[in-house]
Amino acid sequence: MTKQGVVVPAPAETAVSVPPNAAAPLFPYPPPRAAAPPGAAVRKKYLQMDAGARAAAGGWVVESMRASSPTHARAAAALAAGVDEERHAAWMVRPVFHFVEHPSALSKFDQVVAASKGKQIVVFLDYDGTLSPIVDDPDAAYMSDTMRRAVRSVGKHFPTAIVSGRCRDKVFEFVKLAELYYAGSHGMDIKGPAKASRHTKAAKPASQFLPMIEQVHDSLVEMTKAIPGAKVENNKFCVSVHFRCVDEKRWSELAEMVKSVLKEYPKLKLTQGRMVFEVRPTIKWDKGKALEFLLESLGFADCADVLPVYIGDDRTDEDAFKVLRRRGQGVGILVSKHPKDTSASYSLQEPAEVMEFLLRLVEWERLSKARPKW
Ligand SMILES: O=P(O)(O)OC[C@H]1O[C@H](O[C@H]2O[C@H](CO)[C@@H](O)[C@H](O)[C@H]2O)[C@H](O)[C@@H](O)[C@@H]1O
Repeated sequence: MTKQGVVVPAPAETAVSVPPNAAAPLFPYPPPRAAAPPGAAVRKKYLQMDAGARAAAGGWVVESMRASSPTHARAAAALAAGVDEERHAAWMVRPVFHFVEHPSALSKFDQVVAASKGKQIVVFLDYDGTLSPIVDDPDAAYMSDTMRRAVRSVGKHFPTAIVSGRCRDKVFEFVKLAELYYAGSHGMDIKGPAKASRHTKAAKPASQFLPMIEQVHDSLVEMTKAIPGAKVENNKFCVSVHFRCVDEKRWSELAEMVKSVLKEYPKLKLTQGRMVFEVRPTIKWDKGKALEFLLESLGFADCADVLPVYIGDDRTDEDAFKVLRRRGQGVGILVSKHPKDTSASYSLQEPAEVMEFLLRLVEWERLSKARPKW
């Protein structure tokens, strides 16, 4: 694909690989200990703790669990208002500042595309909450056919990547567009458009974590059976523990379960998404690194003639927004109906607005190609 003098490698058979010099510092950890503790031992240890100790140890996490849901964040703010009116007042005006500081990418569409003058737009799309609405059942987070058509059109006009916390295969099953780039497991598994399905070198260094991720997954599946509504999802290089459908009274218990398992795995860390804990390798790799890696793979390393447009709704997308800020290049768009601390520059309220934005982008590109160059 050639555009404005920039050559983008032909999409067919483009398996993206971590360059040799990048592999060493990015995945510096030795393989998992052969004698990793079996899940049963971890479970036993946890069950030996009394209920009070479990709850107390998990308590600190509950506040951040609340904050991962706008509805709960509102409730927390209302609670805070009872003891501190100033804080409540500050919270009430926060939306105004938020939407001034992060205006709608639709109402400022002209400003967004003006930034792309003379540059190649590359589109990065998160999946859950961006292309599909948030639903209770993670296995039922389908994207609509109209959204799929919109993303397909975007992919025809611009190099386009889906960047997700889900495993690559699963997100591909939802999106079903072979012509796009996919970065699964928060970017630890990247693959370009390809006919043949094969693992990439990007997945290979991280593959040393697969056995311990499996163990953690199995332990958590077993332990969380005791908590109604909890759901554990295997995302290949990460494990998601969902608490969207768990009674809030049992959140700290769930948090403590996860932490107790992780104590035995120092090479894994815990992060949080929307009503979900994410267990991930402690490697320096995230959606921001995936964005940079893909830009490099597309031939845009240290290139001023590129405008990455990244759209996402989650805390994990902030890593990508930060990279755009640091590079002083690109457009970060947060999908949210509620004010959030973000490094994005613009906002869209929900997937329906994302679709509208994508269709406008395609239409703008179509018209700009048709427009005579004076
Ligand atoms: O990076 P993403 O594509 O946004 O993936 C992040 C997580 O998304 C999914 O969970 C979220 O969406 C679910 C379905 O709407 C929802 O039930 C859950 O509460 C959200 O956190 C996915 O299931 C996770 O594995 C991803 O890590």
